[in-house]
Amino acid sequence: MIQYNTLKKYDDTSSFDDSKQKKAVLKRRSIANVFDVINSSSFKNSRVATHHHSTFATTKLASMVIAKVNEYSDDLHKIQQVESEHNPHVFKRYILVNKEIVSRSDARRPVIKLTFQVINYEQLPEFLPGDYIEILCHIKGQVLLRSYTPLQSDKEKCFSIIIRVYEEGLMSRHLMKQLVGFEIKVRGPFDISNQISPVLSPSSPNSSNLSPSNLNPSHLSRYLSRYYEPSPRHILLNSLSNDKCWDVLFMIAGGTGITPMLQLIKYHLNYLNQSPNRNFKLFLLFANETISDIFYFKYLEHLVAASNGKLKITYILTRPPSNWEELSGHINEDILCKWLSNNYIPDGLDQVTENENSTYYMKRYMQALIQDSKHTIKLITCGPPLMIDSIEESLNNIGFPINDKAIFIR
Ligand SMILES: Cc1cc2nc3c(=O)[nH]c(=O)nc-3n(C[C@H](O)[C@H](O)[C@H](O)COP(=O)(O)OP(=O)(O)OC[C@H]3O[C@@H](n4cnc5c(N)ncnc54)[C@H](O)[C@@H]3O)c2cc1C
Repeated sequence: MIQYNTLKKYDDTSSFDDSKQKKAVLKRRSIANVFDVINSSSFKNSRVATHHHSTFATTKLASMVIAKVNEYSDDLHKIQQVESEHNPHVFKRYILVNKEIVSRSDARRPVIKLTFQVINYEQLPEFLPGDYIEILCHIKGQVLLRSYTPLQSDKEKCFSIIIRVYEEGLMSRHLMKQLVGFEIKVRGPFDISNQISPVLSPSSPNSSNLSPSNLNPSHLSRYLSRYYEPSPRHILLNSLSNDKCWDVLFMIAGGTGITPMLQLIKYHLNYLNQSPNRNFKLFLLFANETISDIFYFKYLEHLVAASNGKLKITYILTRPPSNWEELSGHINEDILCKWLSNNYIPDGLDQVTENENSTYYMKRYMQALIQDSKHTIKLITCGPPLMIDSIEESLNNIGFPINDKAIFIR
């Protein structure tokens, strides 16, 4: 623009009344033109156009500089880039770098693990337990958005998700079909606390009707908090401890409800690498229908082996094979009592006395659990809404302090 105006002024020979001056100007202009012709022909195949000015034009342009805009725009660009890098509502581009089937070959619904690498952005957000992301894809002419639980990968700038593929599932089937190199758009991380109300769970059957217009005021504020919450609250972590680890963590997962538990297990075990003397106990009750539905078994066993006795996994199947030796049936009060009391004895509780009625013992157990001030204790459940409803009811019936010590993710 500046160049154009300068040349226009330079062209305006009518303002020169002295013909000598006019001739000199015209001569300089023709020299500049010759340079332009040489440049444009010499650099016509160059990717970046290169343009030299005559000495006159260079001097003239230099005298017209009133400010340096380059540095300012660079800074502004950097600020905008940093802002959008840290803004969870901005979609970022990721590329699929690995795809693995983590379910058994006879599973009714395959489970895949997809690993994505950040494309444009220098920094991968730090994913903590309780974080979820939203993936956007264009499928059959529709824009689809689905939530997934990111797991920090050991590979640099990568994260993984574990997805169960449903026969009718739009997003899960779409992602299953993709090959390495496929690009997705992701936003987040968001905090799971926004998903904890049953009414707002997108995975519940009525979730498609969710919009600000059909929510009552308390639900509306929760819906909006997702977009205006200043920072994630990370309710799955222990805010009372500096390292955010729980002393005793009970986890109950159904199917892919295991993904937040994997986040929690990895978080605690990573901490153990830094502080080997940190004492905690993690108990996972992993519920599935059949043995072929248990996925990621090898990895889970690897975590148990690496935990140095700090992680214990119990499997429960609703339709077990005949030689099954672990728990069977639906998770009920009896199963919960045994699982809790076999794994952890609260501080100050004596062992069960001879002839003691099990209901009475569980009363004493729950009282001791509530009064156990030496340890921070939490029970976190995640899975299909009906399973979680039933677990909540059972825990309530056996006197488990659900308000203080339990979180239900449906
Ligand atoms: C916070 C959050 C985190 C999540 N994290 C994960 C995760 O890490 N991994 C994961 O696999 N999913 C996760 N989900 C669920 C995920 O968002 C999708 O709902 C799921 O992948 C199905 O999407 P879809 O488009 O394939 O199926 P849709 O097209 O939405 O559903 C089509 C059909 O698929 C079947 N279907 C869908 N969901 C279920 C279900 N839950 N149980 C039984 N049948 C079903 C039904 O037949 C349904 O009619 C998470 C959900 C939330 C809210």
